[in-house]
Amino acid sequence: MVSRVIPVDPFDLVIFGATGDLSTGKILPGLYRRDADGQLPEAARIVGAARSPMGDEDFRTLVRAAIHAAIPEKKRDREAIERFLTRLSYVAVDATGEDGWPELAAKMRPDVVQAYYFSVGPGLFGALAERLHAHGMNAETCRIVVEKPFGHDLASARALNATLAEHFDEHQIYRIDHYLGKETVQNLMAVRFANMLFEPLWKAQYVDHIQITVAETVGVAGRGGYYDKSGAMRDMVQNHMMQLLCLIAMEPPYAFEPDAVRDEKLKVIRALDPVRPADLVRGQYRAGGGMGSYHDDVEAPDSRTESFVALKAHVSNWRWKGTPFYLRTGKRLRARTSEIAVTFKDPPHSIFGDQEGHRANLLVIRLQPNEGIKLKVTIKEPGPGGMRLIEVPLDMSFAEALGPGAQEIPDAYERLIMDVIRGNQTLFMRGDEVEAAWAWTDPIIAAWEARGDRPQPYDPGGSGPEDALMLLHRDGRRWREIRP
Ligand SMILES: NC(=O)C1=CN([C@@H]2O[C@H](COP(=O)(O)OP(=O)(O)OC[C@H]3O[C@@H](n4cnc5c(N)ncnc54)[C@H](OP(=O)(O)O)[C@@H]3O)[C@@H](O)[C@H]2O)C=CC1
Ligand SMILES: O=C1O[C@H](COP(=O)(O)O)[C@@H](O)[C@H](O)[C@H]1O
Repeated sequence: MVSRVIPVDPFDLVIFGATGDLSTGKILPGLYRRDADGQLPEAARIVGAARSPMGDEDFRTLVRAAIHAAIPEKKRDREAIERFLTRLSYVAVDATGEDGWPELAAKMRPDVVQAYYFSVGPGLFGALAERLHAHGMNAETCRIVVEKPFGHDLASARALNATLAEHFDEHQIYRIDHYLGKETVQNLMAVRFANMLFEPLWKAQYVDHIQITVAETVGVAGRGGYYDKSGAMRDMVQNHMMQLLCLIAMEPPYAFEPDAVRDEKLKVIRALDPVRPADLVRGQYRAGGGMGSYHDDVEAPDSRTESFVALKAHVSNWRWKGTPFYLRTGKRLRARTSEIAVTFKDPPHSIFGDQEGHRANLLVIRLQPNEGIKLKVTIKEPGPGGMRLIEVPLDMSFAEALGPGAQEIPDAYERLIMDVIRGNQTLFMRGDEVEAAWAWTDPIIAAWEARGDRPQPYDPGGSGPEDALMLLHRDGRRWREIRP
């Protein structure tokens, strides 16, 4: 099965922070892949912008090297790379000064989509919006793409929303959460709302509990400066994990349209109960396996920032009252794996007696790696041994299901940038959503700060601190194993 690539409209895309890590590691290689796939029209242009002085050719050399670093040789096409590079130019611009702005403004073509990607530190988001406005680059049809973190707490997120709103309308603001661009995350909506099978059972009456796990093997070395001021709660839970929870818990939107989807997500966030201190575990990785500890990585021996969080959340509405949502995320864990597991309740009565092989149905939506969906069902063990029950998986790996002719799953950034050009905000966060997420997160953080809590140390290569296991044990449940 080969899926179609629909070219987007002609565009001018300016990447502020074009020489930085995100731009060279994800954005530009992603745009190259879209181009190589035939999704960029002839008249698509990309302008790199940062303070460092360099000419167009220097920038192309930098981007060629970035594509080589990001994409394995057998997947690179020399001709396609050179064609892609002809789309690029560079302007030296200072977000906080006047240098370069008139030159940049002069480059923008009024008759194509104009998009500005803020791939710079969050302290510059407001300044960029202001400069774009001042130089007439905020026409109705312009779009700005704002990276994370969107604020550090509710107050700063509100202030940033207010600054952006002075210069751009909400329909022009694309707040990125790259988890929403992941193929399987979008599939979550397809599974829920394009099938009749699951939705009738998707409620507290039939669902025992839901686990959302985003486990990473990497530590924070190299990003310690940012991470130590943030921690897992701000870095992962407030955005990616809450977005996953929203997609799992929300009511069916009336259409797959930006405000229809975002209204439903917002309702979920607003229905979240405050988290009790007893329902929250914070951890910090120790040294081990030849690697340094969290303290070594951030070069702050007394840091109390968490590299792991596990918590129990409750969505207080008709659909979910009584069903716990267990969330956990952490660095330096056993494997890089992200999944959502929905455990259904036992049938009300077993006509087969109390058999060992009989387990509750389980739906596992695997976000990465090995994207796919697995449904565990109970059947009769084949053979003459009488009515003995066993649990078997109905397993659908996307790679296998779509077959060898299928396209590779695009990186989240590729999908999201194409949506910006198409003018589709469905997979971007609205300002009120981000604020509601901070409004839920802030008191949790404030409570542990007030208590002066230290995170619990955990060994690298495991599944986090002991208390995270207890969070489920005391409810008579178990986390799923973190497996590659
Ligand atoms: N790296 C990643 O994987 C991820 C990054 N992000 C977010 O993306 C954004 C960028 O991160 P990252 O690429 O890692 O950061 P880097 O520090 O690697 O890059 C910053 C970029 O901004 C430019 N820059 C800095 N100051 C100015 C200025 N005053 N005016 C114009 N350009 C400036 C720099 O170039 P120069 O010095 O030449 O001006 C450079 O191109 C951040 O908000 C980050 O939180 C989000 C998720 C993942
Ligand atoms: O936003 C972030 O996400 C990454 C994890 O993203 P993934 O696509 O690799 O799952 C995380 O490592 C980083 O700390 C965080 O800022």
